[in-house]
Amino acid sequence: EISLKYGADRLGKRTDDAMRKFRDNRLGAFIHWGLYAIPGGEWNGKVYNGAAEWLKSWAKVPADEWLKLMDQWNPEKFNAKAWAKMAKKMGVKYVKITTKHHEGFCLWPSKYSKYTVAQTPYKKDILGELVKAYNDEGIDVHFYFSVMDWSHPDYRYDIKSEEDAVAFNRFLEFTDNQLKELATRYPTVKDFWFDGTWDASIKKNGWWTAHVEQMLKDMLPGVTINSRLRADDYGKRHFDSNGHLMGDYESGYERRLPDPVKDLKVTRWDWEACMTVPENQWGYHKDWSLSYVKTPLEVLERIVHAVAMGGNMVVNFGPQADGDFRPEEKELADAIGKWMQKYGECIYGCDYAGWDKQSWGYYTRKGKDVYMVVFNPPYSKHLVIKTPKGTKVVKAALLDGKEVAVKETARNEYNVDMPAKDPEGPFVIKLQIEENAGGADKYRDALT
Ligand SMILES: Cc1ccc([C@@H]2N[C@@H](C)[C@@H](O)[C@H]2O)cc1
Repeated sequence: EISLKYGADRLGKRTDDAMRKFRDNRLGAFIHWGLYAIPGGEWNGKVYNGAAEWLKSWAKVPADEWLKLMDQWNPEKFNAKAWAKMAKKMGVKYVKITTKHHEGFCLWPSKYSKYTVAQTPYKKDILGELVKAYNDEGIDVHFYFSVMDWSHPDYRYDIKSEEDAVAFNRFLEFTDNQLKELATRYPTVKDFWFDGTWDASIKKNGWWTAHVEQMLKDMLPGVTINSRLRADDYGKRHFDSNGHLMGDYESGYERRLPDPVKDLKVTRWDWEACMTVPENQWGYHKDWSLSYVKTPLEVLERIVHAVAMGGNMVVNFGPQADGDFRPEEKELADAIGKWMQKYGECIYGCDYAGWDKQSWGYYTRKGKDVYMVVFNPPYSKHLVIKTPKGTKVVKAALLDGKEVAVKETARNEYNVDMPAKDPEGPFVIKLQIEENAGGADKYRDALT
């Protein structure tokens, strides 16, 4: 290992209560809400099919022109309590809110910028209203924060001169001030999820990323920080030059998931994935017909897939400029919520089971309980299980207690019957197991 000043400051998963809560939450929602919701992907009569929150970039809009959108920011349908009720009904345990996206518009009245809600017709502290409303529903709040800030004259993509260095240091101080402001104004925040940290300017300032993590942890004991903030002494991001994860959880799975067979290494650390419902839209886009929109079942499978591999999943919502949600997102929240109501015990507080994945779906595990989450029922009507050496399946039952037959078919192999009544959708079977069950058995291996 090489010595690093700004590498990982801990090996292995955090085991404190705050991290346990982060992990046990498992299911979160993203809120991407900013000026970009006003044009919704269209500029000067042209609709761009790229991500709507990047419209300023696709349409090459100068910052001062883009920020004039602030004059139209007045979400008359915005109701923080209604948003919190929707999240509660969906069964999310936390919500990640874009405090400031790349555009530089702040959802809180920052005194370090003139591009904030305070300078809009709406005037009020949207972030403060949301933090209170979600917390009142028992939902944790996480802050998304983009370091890259297109509104700030001192931002630099790279440091190529002394002038760049002087300007960028001013920018880093501005950013420190905004982060301290957020931590001071909203002390119930549980996590900071940094984005916009890929440029050379930040990779050349790994020291600063380590300083930010420490600064926030000193101000808010227990707060969690994502790996995407961090760059080490050599500009290596997420994992330092010795291969150790920086921050408290890996945050590279954006719109993609680790392979359940080939990528089992991710079960060695905490990680959180985030996903869009269309192929690639985080902010509100007026035309969702431009790409494939995932069905609630496809969203659900990604949630279960993440938990089955020991990760969290954050499902994205892009509220409209008027502060209401589009029908597709309301329907999604409702559908996921209904399933979580019935089967959530296989998600919340659950983790990787350590069993070989089978084609019918995923395993999750909580202590001694192993859950089968079935997405693909087989024509054979039997769900094949292969247990680790020394592990026996004693009993299998639906969550309402109704048993399903389990038949041992070979050493560490079982057939679990599909329930007599078709569950009509993804369902859960809870297994009672016996581990380290020794003793000889009746099976002989073939001689080949
Ligand atoms: C190339 C690229 C840059 C930034 C992003 C941002 N990260 C997501 C979480 C959204 O905020 C998106 O705007 C996505 C892709």
